[in-house]
Amino acid sequence: MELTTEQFIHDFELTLNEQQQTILSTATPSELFVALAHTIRQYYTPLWIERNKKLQENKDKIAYYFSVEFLPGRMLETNLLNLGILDVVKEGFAQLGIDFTQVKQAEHDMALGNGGLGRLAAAFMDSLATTGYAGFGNGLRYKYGLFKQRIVNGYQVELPDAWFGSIGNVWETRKDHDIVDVRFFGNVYMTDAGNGKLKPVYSDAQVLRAVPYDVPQLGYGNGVVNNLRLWDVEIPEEYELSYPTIEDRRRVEDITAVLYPDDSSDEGKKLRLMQEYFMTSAGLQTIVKSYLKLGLPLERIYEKVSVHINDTHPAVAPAEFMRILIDEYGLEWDDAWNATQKVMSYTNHTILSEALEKWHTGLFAHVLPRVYQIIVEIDNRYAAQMSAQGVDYETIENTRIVRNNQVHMAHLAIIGGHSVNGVAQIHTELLKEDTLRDFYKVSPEKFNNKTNGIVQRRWTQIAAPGLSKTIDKWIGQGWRSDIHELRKLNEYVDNSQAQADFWEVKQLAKQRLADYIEQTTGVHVTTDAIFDVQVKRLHAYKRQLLNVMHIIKLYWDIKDNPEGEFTPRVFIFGAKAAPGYHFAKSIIKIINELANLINNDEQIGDKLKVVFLENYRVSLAELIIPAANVSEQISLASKEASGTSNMKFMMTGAVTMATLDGANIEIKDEVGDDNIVIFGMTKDDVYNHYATRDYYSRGIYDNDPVIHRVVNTFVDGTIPNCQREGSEIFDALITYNDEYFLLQDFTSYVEAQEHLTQLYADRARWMHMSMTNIANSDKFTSDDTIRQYAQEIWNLSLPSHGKHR
Ligand SMILES: CCc1ccc([C@H](C)CC(=O)N[C@@H]2O[C@H](CO)[C@@H](O)[C@H](O)[C@H]2O)cc1
Repeated sequence: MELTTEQFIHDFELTLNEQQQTILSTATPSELFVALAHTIRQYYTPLWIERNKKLQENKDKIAYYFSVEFLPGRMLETNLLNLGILDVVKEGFAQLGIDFTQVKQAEHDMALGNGGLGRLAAAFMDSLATTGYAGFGNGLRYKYGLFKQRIVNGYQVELPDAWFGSIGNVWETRKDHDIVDVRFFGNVYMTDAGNGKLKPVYSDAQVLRAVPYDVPQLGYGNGVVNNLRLWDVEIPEEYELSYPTIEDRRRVEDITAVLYPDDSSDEGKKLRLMQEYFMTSAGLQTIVKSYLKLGLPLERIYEKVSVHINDTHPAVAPAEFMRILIDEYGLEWDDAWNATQKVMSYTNHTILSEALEKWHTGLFAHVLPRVYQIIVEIDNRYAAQMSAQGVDYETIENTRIVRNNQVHMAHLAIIGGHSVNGVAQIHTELLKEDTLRDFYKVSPEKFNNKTNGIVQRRWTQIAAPGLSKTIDKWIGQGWRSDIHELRKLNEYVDNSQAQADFWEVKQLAKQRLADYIEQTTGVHVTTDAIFDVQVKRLHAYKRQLLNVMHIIKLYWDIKDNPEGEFTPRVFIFGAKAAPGYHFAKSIIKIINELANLINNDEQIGDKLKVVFLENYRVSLAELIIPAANVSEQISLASKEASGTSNMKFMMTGAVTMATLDGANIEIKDEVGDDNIVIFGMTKDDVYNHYATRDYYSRGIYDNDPVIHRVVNTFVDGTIPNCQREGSEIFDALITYNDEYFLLQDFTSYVEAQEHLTQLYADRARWMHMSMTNIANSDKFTSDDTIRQYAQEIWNLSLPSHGKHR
């Protein structure tokens, strides 16, 4: 949008005065933030209204992305950048003597997600608007997002994330006109509906009010505004007699109170099922309502609506959609089922069996009696259809939805939809070969791959403005709107001046991080050191412990030979552990106690530093990632579905230390073997060990003195104040046979790290690698990923109105 600095200053001061009754000289950073947010709301609201009007008029098809998690982090700078006024606002603030950075930091992260899945959903919202597609999000308006992590005496402590705080969500708008009711519990029996049909009658159901709050999703430089709808719960006045006490009311408000902080194991909690059904039912009801305004037959709703199921969490969708079409609108089963399968599609984000939700039939039928009836009907008809097609009994049994008193949500999502995708090539192959092989056998046509992506605008222009200007200097600004122009940088990867520029801008980013580290942890780190970073959720399969074992090896190397040649390294960790994940929390304790040991050891000095940065989140990732030299992507091959931080590190010039897992493989394909450091077992090596059950970690421990010493360091008192955690880790590695093959991959990892140290010592070689990673990272833009979803899964065409990228 066209906006002059003068006009902006006028609008901003007016908003500050009128809406906040505050004047510049006394306003706090958060008052300035709210005023700025309200000022730009005035700029995009007309675009938003225009957008919805046009989509309705032109009957454009809309895709709805259902996710229990959305992790946008801060939205201010993205909204300013996408409106094309970031520089104007920065200039305006400079003229007003306002510190823009202070104001941006007044915004609380919108942390309504755990990790990769939630962040990907937020990225897709940005890319849908930027590519111009009509793609809307549907989720939950949690009062408390992912817990705030504090490290107390080395231990993770979880604190509520009161993100609404004093200013609430400045970006949201309550939409009363789309309120709907959602029913839980009670009993359902079928009665004669008169027209030879049966209809369900509910008795003593609990009826709750679903209230939508819409958050705008602005496209980059195209005036497109899509919608992220977050549902909140209220008690309908007409039912308040059923909730006489505050306790009763609070129990209801619990439904949207807090995000479940687990990112890999299904707790199976009733409230979680209610959360999943609440957002799914409310979303589908309003989708059908707005579709019917188009005056088209419900049987053909799939021509105008796609609903995407983000992992198993909203997988009740196909059954709920059937309930709405049949019970609420009287469609025939077959017409409803035909529409359902054409509307629904599903993405799997993990092969970990404990993460694939399976609800006990008793609990499910208790909470959702009618939906359960429909699931049983879907399941029976599926089994009948499969056996009619001659599918063998065992395959049918393995793919049924209801088995062993459990409702397998992934099975419902696959049977109830037309598409199943993995999030990286190796992951999709594993779904076909192993995790979902019986489904691949009966409906191979449903399976496809959609390799994840990232919003390059956030991780370059916003998180790394210095790097972005350096790229401008060498290849112009075209890459800012067409990321594929980044490839032009390949021409300069051996240009000494270019290398000097990119080295310098990385050093500046490292200094910015070093200042934050000193300020928050008191640890002083030198930017002469290699910044080696591992930031992601704490999980055994991501093998933060392998990183720790390497650090212990380096510790002994220095202690054995304090005068020896050593390239200084700073190991930086950021990771939250699910509160109930005890082993993960023990690893956090070990990392912090190892850090204390090393960081206070005179003899080691600056050679080695270990830092655990608390409360890792999106806004902290924006500070850490551009400052990294090494990106640790060391999961056991086959376990990390894709990873997305790997792509962010690549795009900001880090060199990846990687196993052949997830999207690491596709990063290698883009940069070539010489510009990445690969180690460890392949997926096939891992599966061979599973098949032969021949892995014996104690054997390696007994026969390899280096590994023996490193493993013993966990229990021999070298690392103080963590005896219990140390023996837990020793047991996991030796007694319980090292589930994630750390000892098997250790030597290969150490050799790879030594190789990396040599590469770093050769500045020209290193900068060739660093710049090659930046230049070829365009492959991983989520704009392209979302185009593939739109064209190959949702069959979306670009709306006839509005500009498109
Ligand atoms: C039921 C508890 C629960 C909650 C979240 C999840 C998510 C699927 C976990 C997750 O975030 N998976 C990550 O998804 C990313 C986006 O596709 C991938 O890049 C990561 O590899 C994958 O671990 C599983 C189980």
